[in-house]
Amino acid sequence: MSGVIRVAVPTPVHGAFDYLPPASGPSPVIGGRVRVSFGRRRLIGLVVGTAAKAAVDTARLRPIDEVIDDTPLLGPDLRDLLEWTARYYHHALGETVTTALPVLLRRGEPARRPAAIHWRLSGEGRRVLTDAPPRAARQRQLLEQLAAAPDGYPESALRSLLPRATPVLARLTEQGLIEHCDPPAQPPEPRPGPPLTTDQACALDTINADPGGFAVTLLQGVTGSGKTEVYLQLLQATLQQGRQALVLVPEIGLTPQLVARFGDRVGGRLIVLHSGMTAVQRLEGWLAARAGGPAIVLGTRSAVFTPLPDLGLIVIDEEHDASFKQQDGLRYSARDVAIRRAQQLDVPILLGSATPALETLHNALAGRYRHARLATRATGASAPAIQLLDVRSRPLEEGLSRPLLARVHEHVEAGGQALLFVNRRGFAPAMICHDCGWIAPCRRCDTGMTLHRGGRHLRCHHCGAARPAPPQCEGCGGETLIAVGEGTERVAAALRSRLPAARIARFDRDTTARRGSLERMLASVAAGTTDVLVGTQMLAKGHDFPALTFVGVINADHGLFSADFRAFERMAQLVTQVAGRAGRGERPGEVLLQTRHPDHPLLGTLVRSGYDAFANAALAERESAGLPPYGHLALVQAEAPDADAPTRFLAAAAGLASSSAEEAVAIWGPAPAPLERRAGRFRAHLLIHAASRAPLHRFLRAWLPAAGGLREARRVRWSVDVDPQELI
Ligand SMILES: Nc1ncnc2c1ncn2[C@@H]1O[C@H](COP(=O)(O)OP(=O)(O)OP(=O)(O)O)[C@@H](O)[C@H]1O
Ligand SMILES: [Zn+2]
Repeated sequence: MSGVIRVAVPTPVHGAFDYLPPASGPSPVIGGRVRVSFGRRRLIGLVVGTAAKAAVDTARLRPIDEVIDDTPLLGPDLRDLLEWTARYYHHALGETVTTALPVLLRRGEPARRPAAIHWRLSGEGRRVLTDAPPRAARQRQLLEQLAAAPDGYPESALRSLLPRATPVLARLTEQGLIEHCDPPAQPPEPRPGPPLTTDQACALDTINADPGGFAVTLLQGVTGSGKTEVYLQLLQATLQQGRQALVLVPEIGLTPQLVARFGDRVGGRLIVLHSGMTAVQRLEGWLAARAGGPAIVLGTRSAVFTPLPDLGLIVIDEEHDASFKQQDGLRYSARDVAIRRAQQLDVPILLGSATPALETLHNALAGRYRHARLATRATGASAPAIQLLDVRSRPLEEGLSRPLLARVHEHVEAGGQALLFVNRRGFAPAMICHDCGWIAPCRRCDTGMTLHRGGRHLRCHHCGAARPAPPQCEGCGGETLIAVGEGTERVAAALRSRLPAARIARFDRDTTARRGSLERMLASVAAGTTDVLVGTQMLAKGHDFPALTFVGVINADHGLFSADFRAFERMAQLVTQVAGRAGRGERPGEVLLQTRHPDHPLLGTLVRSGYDAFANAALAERESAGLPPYGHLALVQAEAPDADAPTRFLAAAAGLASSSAEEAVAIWGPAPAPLERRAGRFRAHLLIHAASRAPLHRFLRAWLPAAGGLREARRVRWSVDVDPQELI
């Protein structure tokens, strides 16, 4: 390679940088990593191209220090995608590339795949499994998995199915029950699924209409309608064609149950990628995907950037989920990047949800996406209706009304399970002085602190600050401090004292922080040894518990009056999803939603007429306000320890904009962020609005560099968020 080499270097500065070929050693390849000097630092960058001539004087260029990859790490399609992503989100290319790479590759580790190891049962293993299977559940599970694949099973797939498999493999090897073997000529046969329902078969036809090329299909199916089954059939077909599929699911949705369900149906072809895996496992999965051949990659947000040379299908499950949007650094939407990727490669993409995002629904209604529907539950169970329970005039005990408590009791007595959804973890959202109204504040944020540990401890959910709850009011010295509102901890405690015989489990970030604890708790629900589940939104997604017959929503009113125009949409999705956990088995479900605003019109529409009717009404509101999907936004945020610096910067930036030629673009703000001070830094923002995307992007391209060059920019940390999902 001669001439000038263009390298994407991980720095906030946009564009690629010019280097000379290395003085000695192998030549760099496009798409491979190199080590370069950048200012005084040495960084790892990716070669993105060559040029005959440098943008600056060649005498000032430095040579590449070292070539890391002698073959391209990223192919042209992925490089294109990353360049598109950097352009669309107005983010530096080098940082975009870094976001897309597994952490070990970012650090310069070699991109070599360890030799693929395969396992099978030994003769002794087969005997033990029939005669005296081990009592340890994980050992037995592993043996059974191998029994189903007599020709051998790849270790990588075993690890996907069984997190932390190392000690189990070691133990079984020690006992002589399993052994290494050569890779099988054919990977294990996928297991067939149940025959599809008419609705499912119909949806499959819609998706498969002129198969092969790019098309976006929205699969809108009520909760429990069997969307996953439709994905599985498509995935099996993709494997049969010898191709790869990418399946993205929400962070919290990638449960062991889901992995097992997929693993069971796609044989040894499953590659799982999520943030809970070790860096080594992630790299192995990434490299296995890059090697091509039939495979299913099941992952969370960042898996959208996995190299997939034989990609034939993309599936986004729960496409409305907020976790697909990254909220810091490269603020990308994995769903939107996936759609772009499908278009670029001319392959179909399926977006599944019971509660599609308004943007997605709008595209489907406008005919830009195909629209397949599953109107009924696959098992024939009926979807439960949501009943509103007006709690304005009712006494509440720790947030629970008597009728709600009574229903929980009756359902559990009848052998069912109950789920109570609480939107806040901890004991209570606030500690307030009865005498003067003082609210225990976070000292670093403009917000109150949440009570934890039965009310003895305060924690800030925005910055993580913690301290013991004070014995007296810090305002007036009063001694009557009360816990206001309810969190998961308080509701669980109240239930324990009211229903002492019931087995109650609390699901929130605090109780599931330890590795494997969520797994264990979900397994206990599946086994029927938990009667009542109390938890946050982590309970709303994907779980399929046939014995669960009652869902109670303790309080969803916070979504009705938020400063964020998406708050109601999110609340509607959450309520519909959590309600959808009820009555999935033989017995019908019941859902009660406590509210102080039973007359709220959109809430009424949601509850009486369902998500579609709600979405239509909400879309009409968005249209009249020119908000997404009828308008497009970019959010510029600035923050600094100095209270005035963010607003000063944004005002100066807005000043630059007013002289811009782009008339289709409006600037809203600057305004202090709704939570102005967070972790000791003051925050302000500016919204850029345009009726269509093209002028918005044209404007940003010209304006952002100018804003970055302002003197005021040096005093703040600032960022841009294209298609922002959160305005708080
Ligand atoms: N064709 C079918 N025949 C029989 N049972 C089915 C069929 N399809 C799905 N099921 C069962 O129906 C239940 C719900 O299916 P699945 O989990 O695929 O629904 P879903 O639409 O993905 O649900 P949700 O969006 O609520 O998470 C599961 O127990 C599944 O095994
Ligand atoms: Zn704080």
